[in-house]
Amino acid sequence: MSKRGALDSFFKPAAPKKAKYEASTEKSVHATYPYAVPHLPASITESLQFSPSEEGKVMNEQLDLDLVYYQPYVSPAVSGSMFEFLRQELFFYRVQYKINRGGVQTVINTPRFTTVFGVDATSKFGDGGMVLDAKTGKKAEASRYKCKPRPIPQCLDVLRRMTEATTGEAFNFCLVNYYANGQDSISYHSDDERFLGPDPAIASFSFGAKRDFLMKHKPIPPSTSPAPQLEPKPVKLQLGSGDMVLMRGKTQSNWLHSIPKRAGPEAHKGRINITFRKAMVKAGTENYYQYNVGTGGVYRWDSKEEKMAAWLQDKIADSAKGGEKDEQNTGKEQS
Ligand SMILES: O=C(O)CCC(=O)C(=O)O
Ligand SMILES: [Fe+2]
Repeated sequence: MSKRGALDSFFKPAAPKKAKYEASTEKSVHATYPYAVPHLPASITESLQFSPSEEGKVMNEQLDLDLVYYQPYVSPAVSGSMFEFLRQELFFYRVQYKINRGGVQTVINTPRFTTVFGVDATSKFGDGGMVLDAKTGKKAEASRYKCKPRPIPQCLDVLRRMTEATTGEAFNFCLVNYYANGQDSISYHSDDERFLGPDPAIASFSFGAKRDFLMKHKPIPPSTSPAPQLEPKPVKLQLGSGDMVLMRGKTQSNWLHSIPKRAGPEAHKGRINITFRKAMVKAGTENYYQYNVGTGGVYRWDSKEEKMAAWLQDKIADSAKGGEKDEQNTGKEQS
């Protein structure tokens, strides 16, 4: 190579290193999926068997905090391919909903892409993906849900089963967030909904860009006696690709968590978050589909444009039918 060539290639930004994966020909299909989702590539499934890659570190020193932090759970050898695979193959939504603040209606734009799979403990999926009553095993009555529950596709179910084995917890829901860049976020909230039951365990995975995960104790009323010995201090975890945080015990009822907007070197990169949870009752199913699927269009990763793009198949199908109006979302503000 000439001197010039060497310099050119030195200054030319290197093509982004793409973790490659060998697409599987088998797919998860269901009437509620906009398109079939390939099974997890065999190479990824094999490497995942060595997880957790590090032992979890228990963080329970602070008042009401009970975390297990796996840094990482999925090794760097496979977390990159896992990220590329999930971003490419899953369908996402950009959910809008209305809230009523002091009599004033406001439209909330969820500041990230979301999708969700699963059904609460009162139901289960039969072999053909039909919703069955969990107790009787008979087909659930059509009126049971306003939403249409979606079975967890094989590619996420592999991770769910591993997480159950590691944690000793059971999970029936999988929520996925895609933060396209540092402008996407989730504001301070706790996942303390009644439909999760008391002291829920939630396993939270990160793939892709590193992002700060901030935690702070909920305000402690001044009247609390005796006053806590140690004022709980905010926690900041810099979640990297493959990391997993298990939140359990009194964490959700007493702490808030967030992924704030961020500038900086990783700000142009995407991040996928996957949480596994267990919803006990129907209200959980309705809530999760309302706020993570909603009624808007489907988005899918466009690998040429390197961004999420409206997936048009459904629009074409709709216009063939003469077009359908979107129903408007209503509901409580999601954290
Ligand atoms: O992206 C994350 O790490 C957190 C997501 C989260 O808190 C949630 O979906 O409830
Ligand atoms: Fe959360």
